This record gives sequence, structure tokens and C-alpha cells, in this order.
Amino acid sequence: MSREVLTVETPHPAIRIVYDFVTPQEELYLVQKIDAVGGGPALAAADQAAGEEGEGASRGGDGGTSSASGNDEDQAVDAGHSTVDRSAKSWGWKELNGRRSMYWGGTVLPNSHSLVPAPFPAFMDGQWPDVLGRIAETGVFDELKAEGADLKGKGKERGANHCLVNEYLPSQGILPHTDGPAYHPLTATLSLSSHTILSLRSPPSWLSSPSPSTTSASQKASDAKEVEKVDVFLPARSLVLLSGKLYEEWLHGIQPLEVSEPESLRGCANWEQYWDSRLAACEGEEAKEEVRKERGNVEEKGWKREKRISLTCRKVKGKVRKGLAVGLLGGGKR
Ligand SMILES: O=C(O)CCC(=O)C(=O)O
Ligand SMILES: [Fe+2]
Repeated sequence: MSREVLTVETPHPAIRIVYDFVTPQEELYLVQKIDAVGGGPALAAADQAAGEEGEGASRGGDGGTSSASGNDEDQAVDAGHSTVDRSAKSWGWKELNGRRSMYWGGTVLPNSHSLVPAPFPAFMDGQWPDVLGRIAETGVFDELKAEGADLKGKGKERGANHCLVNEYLPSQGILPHTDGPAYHPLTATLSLSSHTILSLRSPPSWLSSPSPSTTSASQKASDAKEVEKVDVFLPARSLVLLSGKLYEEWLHGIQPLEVSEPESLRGCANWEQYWDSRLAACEGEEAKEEVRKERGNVEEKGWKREKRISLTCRKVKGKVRKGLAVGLLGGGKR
């Protein structure tokens, strides 16, 4: 598997994608493990499997990690007086706006944007399929060298050191937003189990105006015309990379749809590129014909969305407060 970082051709810089960042087998394994870490129905089976693998304290159960609650600012205060909520379940799913999500890697303090680290599940950090190590290997996070990235490091030292896990049931999405200043302007998002369409929009000027309520309706209407749009097709198992202005200024979101409509699919900036990559991976004409048929089908009928899990891996901007590792403070057990 080449895991080549491809650029999505748009009038804008900085959208890149790796198709087949993980194999279908790795995808299945990850989804099962993620459910276990989150305390989902696969917990018992996965715990048993973990015991058999001898992963021990580094994965969830008794590792004593905190609520790795990331942006959840009321659970952490700055200046080292951490009031991290230790009663929360280790790495467990939390429901927010009807969707489940969780954080790995630790708690981001809201003022200094520093990270009180907590361990990652083993499959992210060091053990197969070592998602963070694999992301570091692409070299994309080396672009942050000027901002202090450690090129000699491995895995989370060299690449992303924080991960936000989101689960979307069919018909769930996420409102347009930016990811805020706590992270370096580079995200690597792995999509598991389902495709989706990520919609990127340039910010209308009234969004950044000091008092949006005073902005006139006509101003808003004329701004709306200027908004630039780029949709990106995110197939299952792909890793999409957003950086620079696109990360810092543009809004990104996912429409809450059960089916990706033909027109929306065809409108994605990387639609051709995606199918080219599928064809390039085929061995023999028969396999290619199957892929062409699949394309014809979804272009006619649309593509049903399944439950999707995304892992958004980022690098926290502030210091990593090594002495304050939450895991060592004694976290709550699940
Ligand atoms: O699920 C995704 O692909 C995007 C998630 C996201 O943008 C976020 O949680 O900030
Ligand atoms: Fe986001």
C-alpha cells in the first residue's frame, strides 16, 4: 500500500488526502477497539482480547487515565491548578449535541493551550496499526518544524499528539466551525466505516465583524454570494489533511444527511481523483469493471452513509506538561 499523500486540486491550497490510509482489516480492528475504549457494547470482548494480547495498563481499563476531555474547558483550569474531572470514565464516550465523542492524548488547558498528557490507546501509539506513528511517517507534520515540531522524534513526538474521536450515525453531521487556536494549523482526520462529504466554506465577513447583530441583512446577502465553497469526498479509510488558511479561517462541517446525493458526490473536488485511485488499485480488467459499475450506481442513486467514526489528530500548540501527566495523578476507573 503506497499511502501516497495526494493534493486535491482546488483553487485553494492545502487540501491533501491519503486514500487507503488503513486497510479494511485495520479499519475493522480499529472500530472494534475504539468502541471498547469508549465503553461501547464491544467492551467485554475487546477487554478479553486485550488481556490476551497483554496490552496491560496502557490501554484503558486500569490505566488510570483522566477524562481526556480536550476542549472541555470547564473541566480544566490553567496555571497548573488542574481540576481535571477524575470521575469521568477513562477515554469514555461523551454525548454532545446528540453525538458521541471522546478525546485521547490528554487535556488541553484553555489559556496556555498546553497539554496535560494522558496515554493514547495502544493501537494509536506504538502498537499495530500505530495510527499516530503512521501519520508521523507521512512527514506532513514536519511542516511545523519552524513551530517546534521534533523531526527526530517518532509517533506523537513527531506528529499529532491529540486525537478527537467523533461518531456520526447516518443523518448526523457537524455544524460549520473552525477548530480554534489551541492546535497547530494542520489536522489529519481518518474516516472509518463510512464515507462522508466535508464541506469547506470561506468565512463570510460578518462572521468576523465585531458586532454581527448590527450587520445589515443586505450586507449578509452580498457576503453570502462571495462565500467560496469546496466539498471534499472522504471515503472510508482515507486520511484528509487540512492546513494553513483553510484550517485557520475557513469553516468546515458535515451536512446531516442519510444519503450523499449524486449531485453532491459529483461536485466534490476530488471525485475523479478518488475513482482514479480506486481504479489504480485494481488488479485486472474485471476488477476495474466492478469499480466502474459501482461508480455508475452511486452517481445515479446516491451513496448511503453508514455509521462513521472519525479520528481527528492534531498537534497542541502549547507545551506538553510532562510533570503533570494526568495518568499519574490517578484517574477514575471505568
Ligand atoms: O468528523 C470529521 O471529519 C470532522 C470533525 C471535526 O471537524 C471536529 O470535530 O472538529
Ligand atoms: Fe473541526
